[in-house]
Amino acid sequence: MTAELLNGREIAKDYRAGLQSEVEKLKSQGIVPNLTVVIVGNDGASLSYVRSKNKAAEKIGMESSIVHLDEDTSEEEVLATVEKLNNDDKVNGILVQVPLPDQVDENKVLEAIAPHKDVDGFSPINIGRLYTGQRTFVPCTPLGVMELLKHTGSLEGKTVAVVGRSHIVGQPVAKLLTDQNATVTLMHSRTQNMVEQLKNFDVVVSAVGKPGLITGADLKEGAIVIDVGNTVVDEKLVGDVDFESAKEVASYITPVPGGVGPLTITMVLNNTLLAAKWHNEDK
Ligand SMILES: Nc1nc(=O)c2c([nH]1)NC[C@@H]1CN(c3ccc(C(=O)N[C@@H](CCC(=O)O)C(=O)O)cc3)C=[N+]21
Repeated sequence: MTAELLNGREIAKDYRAGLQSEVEKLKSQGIVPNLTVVIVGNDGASLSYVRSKNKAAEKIGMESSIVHLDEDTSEEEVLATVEKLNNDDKVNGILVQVPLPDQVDENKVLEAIAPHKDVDGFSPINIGRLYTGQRTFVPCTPLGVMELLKHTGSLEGKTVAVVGRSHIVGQPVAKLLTDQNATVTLMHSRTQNMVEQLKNFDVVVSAVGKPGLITGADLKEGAIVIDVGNTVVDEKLVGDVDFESAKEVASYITPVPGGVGPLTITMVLNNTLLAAKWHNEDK
C-alpha cells in the first residue's frame, strides 16, 4: 500500500484563502486584524518561524509586527512589553515565542498575556477554558493536526495513539480527539513497550522530537500517521516518523517539512482573526 500524502502546504493554502476573504470583510468594516509576535533572543529557528508567521499574516491582509528583544532582556522588561501590548487597542493577537531565555520565567510571561489576546492559547485561563468547553483560543499546532485529520474522514470510533504529553501538543490533541469521539491513548517516555503497542492503533499522532522513533514496521496496515516532530538533523528538518518505510504501510501520512508546520502557522492566523472578531463583538 502507498499512503496518500496529507499535503500541509496545499491544505494550508486553501484554508488561508478562506481567512483572507474573512479579513477583507472585517477590513470593509474598518477592522484590521493585528498580530504582534514577541521574540527574545536570536535563536535561528525561532527567528525563522516568527518571520514566517509575520509574512503569512501580511499575505492575507492582516497587520503584523515583531517585537524583537535582546537575549539578555530581564523578566521585568518582557512582562512590561506584554503589558504594553495588552493595553494597545490596535493589537488583537499577542504571541510570545517559546522557549524563552533562562532568566525569564515562561509561566509568568504566558500568564501575563491578556486571555482575549492569547492567540496561542497558552495562558492558564485559556487552557482551563479549553478543558471546560468554553470559548477560547485552541493552541495552533493541535488545531492544525485536527484540520489535517478532517481530510481523512470521521474519527468517530477510531483508536488513536498520541505520543508525547506536552501542554502545547500532546495533551490538547488528546482532548480535541476525544471531543470527536475517538478513543485516545496518551503515550510518553515512560510508556512500556510503546513502539510495539502502536500496531493496534488506527491513527498515530507523534509529537516527541525523536527522529526515527516510529517506522513502517511499527504501524497497523492502513494507519493514519500525523508527524508533529520537527528536529533539525544536519541542517534538515525531520519528524519522528521514518517517512519512507511508513508511507508503504499507512493510508494517510504527513511529510516533514510540509505537513503540520504550515497548518500551525495558518491556525495562528485563524486565531488572530477570531480575536479581532471577538474584540469587535465584545466592545
Ligand atoms: N509561542 C509559540 N507559539 C508557537 O506556535 C511556537 C513557539 N512558540 N515556539 C516554537 C514552535 C515551533 N513552531 C513551528 C511553526 C511552524 C513551523 C513550520 O512552518 N515548519 C515548516 C518548515 C519550516 C522550515 O523549513 O524551516 C514545515 O514543517 O513545513 C514549524 C514549527 C511554532 N512554535
